[in-house]
Amino acid sequence: MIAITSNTISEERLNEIISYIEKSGNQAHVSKGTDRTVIGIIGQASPTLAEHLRQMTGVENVIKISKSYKLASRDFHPEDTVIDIKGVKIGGDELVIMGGPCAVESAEQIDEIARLVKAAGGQVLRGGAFKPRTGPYSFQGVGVEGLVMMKEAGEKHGLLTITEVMTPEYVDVCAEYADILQVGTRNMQNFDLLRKLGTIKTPVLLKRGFSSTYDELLNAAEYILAGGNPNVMLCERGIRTFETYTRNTLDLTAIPVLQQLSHLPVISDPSHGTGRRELVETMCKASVAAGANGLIVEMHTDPDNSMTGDGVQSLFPHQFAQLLQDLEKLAPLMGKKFETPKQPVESFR
Ligand SMILES: O=C[C@H](O)[C@H](O)COP(=O)(O)O
Ligand SMILES: C=C(OP(=O)(O)O)C(=O)O
Repeated sequence: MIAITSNTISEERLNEIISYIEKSGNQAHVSKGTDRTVIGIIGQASPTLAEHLRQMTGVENVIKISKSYKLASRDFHPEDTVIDIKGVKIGGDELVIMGGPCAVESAEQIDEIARLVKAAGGQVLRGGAFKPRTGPYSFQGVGVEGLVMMKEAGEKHGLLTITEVMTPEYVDVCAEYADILQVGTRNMQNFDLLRKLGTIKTPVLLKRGFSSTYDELLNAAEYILAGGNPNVMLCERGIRTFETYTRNTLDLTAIPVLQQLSHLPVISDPSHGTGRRELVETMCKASVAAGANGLIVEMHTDPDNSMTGDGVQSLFPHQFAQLLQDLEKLAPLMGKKFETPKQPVESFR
């Protein structure tokens, strides 16, 4: 259920309404928009509570939200959520590019890739220190050391950093080193992890489970939001279908659908979505054309020797640079701002 008040309501009155809701045994989540303030009421809201609220001075309307997720829904927050991380705004009119290797392999590797991401025009450095691998004998990531290497590289080159966190126990340490925490496809419904991420304020990129519906993804986001962390972005990274030519099937429709159902920023991951380098560029452009707020793209200086199997879906640096220069032309058509330093693509070879 949501209660809508006008924005001219006094803070005192708003607090009275909130405490009334809390006294009824429910939680109140406040979202202030330009014209109105919406109070999300989470709990077993009774019809009597709705009736009482409707009568309270300052309350303009009370609406029951029939969806199982509330705080993630557009009904609760009609305006787009914009997450501002050190001046990089995700979810607004900026196109945000996150680039980097699948895994942090060494300090030299991540430093060089960070330099290239920045030179190409990217704003965020991606790289896994903890890798969720299908097989237990595959390379599992360098661990905490990787977080340190990534933070140093990000700071040196003026990039934000994003890294995957796989267990609740590692949330605090990952949040200490990275600007954005990534929940991988395999962990989208790791509810203990989601609950823990709700207790911090570090932005979270929540990847869609490879067999999950939009509804399940939005409910997973709801766990983080309900815990008190409003900084959630959704990521379409491909789903499992009958098609085996591509590693996954990048569901482009997810982008506009999620943006209709939710106010949260939507990021696309064509690297995992296709699993094939030669398709990444096209699907990045298609994602931007579909309205994505940003992209997360794998790029490696030596993909043939990448320590995970993701070399085949990683762009070479010059391909990454070319892609970003092309996106610079495409972004304005989609009402997005994006600029690169326009360095000659040849200098990335
Ligand atoms: O390590 C993560 C990689 O991106 C990849 O998705 C892992 O999958 P795999 O272990 O099946 O190679
Ligand atoms: C493992 C990753 O992605 P996903 O969870 O989408 O497979 C990743 O981005 O490193």
